[in-house]
Amino acid sequence: MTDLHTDIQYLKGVGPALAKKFQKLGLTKVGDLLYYFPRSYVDRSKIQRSGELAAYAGQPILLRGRITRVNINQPRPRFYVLQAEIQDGDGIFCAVWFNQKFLAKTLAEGTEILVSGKVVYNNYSRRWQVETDDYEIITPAYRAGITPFYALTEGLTQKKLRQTVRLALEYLPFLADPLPPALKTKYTQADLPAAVRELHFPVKRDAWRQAHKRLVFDEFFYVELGAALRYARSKTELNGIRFQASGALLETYYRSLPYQFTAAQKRVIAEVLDDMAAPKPMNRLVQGDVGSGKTDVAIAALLCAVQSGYQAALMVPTEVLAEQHLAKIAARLAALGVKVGALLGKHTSSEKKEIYRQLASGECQIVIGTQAVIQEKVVFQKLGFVIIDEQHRFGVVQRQLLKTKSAENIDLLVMTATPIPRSLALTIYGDLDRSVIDEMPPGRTPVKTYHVPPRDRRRVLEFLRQHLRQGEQAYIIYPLVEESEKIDLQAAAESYAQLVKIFPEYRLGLLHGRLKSAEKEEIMRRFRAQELQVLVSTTVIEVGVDVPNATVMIIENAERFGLAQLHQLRGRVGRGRQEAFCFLVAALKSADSRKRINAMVETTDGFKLAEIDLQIRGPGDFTGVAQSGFPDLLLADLVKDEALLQTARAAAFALIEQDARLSRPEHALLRAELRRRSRGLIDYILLN
Ligand SMILES: Nc1ncnc2c1ncn2[C@@H]1O[C@H](COP(=O)(O)OP(=O)(O)OP(=O)(O)O)[C@@H](O)[C@H]1O
Repeated sequence: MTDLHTDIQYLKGVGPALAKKFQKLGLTKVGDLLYYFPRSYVDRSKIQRSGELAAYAGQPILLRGRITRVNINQPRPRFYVLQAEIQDGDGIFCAVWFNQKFLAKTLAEGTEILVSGKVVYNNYSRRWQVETDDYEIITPAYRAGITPFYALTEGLTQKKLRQTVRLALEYLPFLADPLPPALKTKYTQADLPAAVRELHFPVKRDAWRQAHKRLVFDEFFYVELGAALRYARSKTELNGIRFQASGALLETYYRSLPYQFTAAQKRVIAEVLDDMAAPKPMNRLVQGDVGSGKTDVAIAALLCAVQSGYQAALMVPTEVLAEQHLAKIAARLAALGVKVGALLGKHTSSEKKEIYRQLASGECQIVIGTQAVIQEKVVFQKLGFVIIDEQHRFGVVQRQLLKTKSAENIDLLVMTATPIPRSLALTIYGDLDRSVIDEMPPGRTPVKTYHVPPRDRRRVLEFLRQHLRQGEQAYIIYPLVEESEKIDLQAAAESYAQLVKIFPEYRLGLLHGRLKSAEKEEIMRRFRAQELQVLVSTTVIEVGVDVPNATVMIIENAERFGLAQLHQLRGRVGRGRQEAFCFLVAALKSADSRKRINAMVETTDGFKLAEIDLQIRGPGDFTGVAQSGFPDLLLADLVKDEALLQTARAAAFALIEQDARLSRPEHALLRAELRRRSRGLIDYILLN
């Protein structure tokens, strides 16, 4: 075979042994190599001089010179250091290679060489030296230019990778551009094979920019094409359940509420119920900042399903959340005569069996639980509606699994309190309709947030005392980091003991993940009932706790938390009409932690914080999502490339509007490329 499916091992200089190393990087075919883009570049036309070494301390440097001497040391067993003395215009410097004894043959005296690496100080020789990460012997064929650097695995060098990529590039004529010509002229100026070549071995800055843009467009385009296909299918091809959007149950519920819905709640409930009443399956995402009142939207939708004669499930990612939802929702539904069951890890197998029985018979109308809800054993009598909460931890795969639980095409509502920046939402939830609860219940004043250096902690505790005196309650949070859980737990317990001494006139509770469920529930119950005034806790209360009388939150070691988590935590206060306060006790050692804490002090807007978070951290969690079946985004940057994402999305949706299943012959290549990139996950639509 002489095409892109050619096995890498047949490329010159590779062979089966090296092919295994490539495999470790996920590269088996020539085509894979073409798309294995460099993670950085070095401009080799910019060569430094050895006289500047000290100025580059700790940084990368590129030097060129002639080797004058080579020797090998073995400071400890099985560890070799190869040192080369190299002369350039400024004098002689030393370059070192670790554990590459075999290079001695190549690095002969008199050879002219280019070395790149990091400048470090050698305590023995008391000189600055270069720890090399790459080198190139200057031969007559040598051309200065921009050199790519790839992510490597053990046993593969930059040199070998570059060489092999160069060989793969000879196959570029086989790389047909799947983009239909009309789209190509409309959205990109770069030709695909040329763009791929330019990205590996850039020649001109402008050309590289165009090439990069083209390939980022492609990454987004295929993600959105998959989303558009799923979306189109649910809209046009599937028959859904027609739920009754009004009825006695809903009416009773609305009347029982002690408050009026906000305009946003009204609008979102209407959007959800409209979808449910429509003859197509609902696929909707409801986003709402912490405390915006999502529970009422969930309950209205659940009741709509029940009053239409269907069962419904509420799925959450963790046990703690499941219990909190249960506490929040079960009582309100029970009051309306609806039977709610729970599937939790703490339940005994006989308790679980009983729930299974009630779900199979239809006795139990709503079930709340973790992923256990979609286990094979669970059989529903008539499942019609599912809510997935905090869905970003569920993948497309789980969503598909869910759909096998019913003979009918069930309606799906995804809810999240994690404000997802728009660009990320478009990518992860590209196939969902979107509703946003963009208004808080009335009377809330934004939580006043302060950064507190650890030495000022005492003053905060005095402030807390004043508020406790007024009958208000408080949370004190200690972060628990998994790796050091034991130490953290101890620290929390010790601080708790101290706090008990500081506040002898009040009752405090200590809540942490090691407690049994029943113990946790009891502590939460007492806090809710105001039997406890202060809840000292590790992060288990992160999501969902709702005690409006709690007005003060103190977060210890706040620099350890991510922004999303801090925002979630802060959302536990300021849920009532009283003014609320959040103190972030933190020593700001790194620039990132400073940015995070400043952002928290400056705004309470979850969406703004999410954008900032994305800028600071990059879409870190996104990799988790990628594993659950989305095509990878290797080059694209969700922050910088947002505009391009919008363009790609529009292009993809427009295309699917004309050819709902990519079945036209002129889209055959596109279809094949989409299947390749989504690793079979779209096949259920494309092949049926
Ligand atoms: N329209 C409203 N008017 C007044 N209070 C409301 C309104 N809607 C909800 N609430 C109250 O606001 C608080 C927060 O609501 P809810 O728990 O539904 O928020 P949420 O969006 O689920 O928040 P979280 O994501 O933090 O769990 C609750 O105490 C709830 O009773």
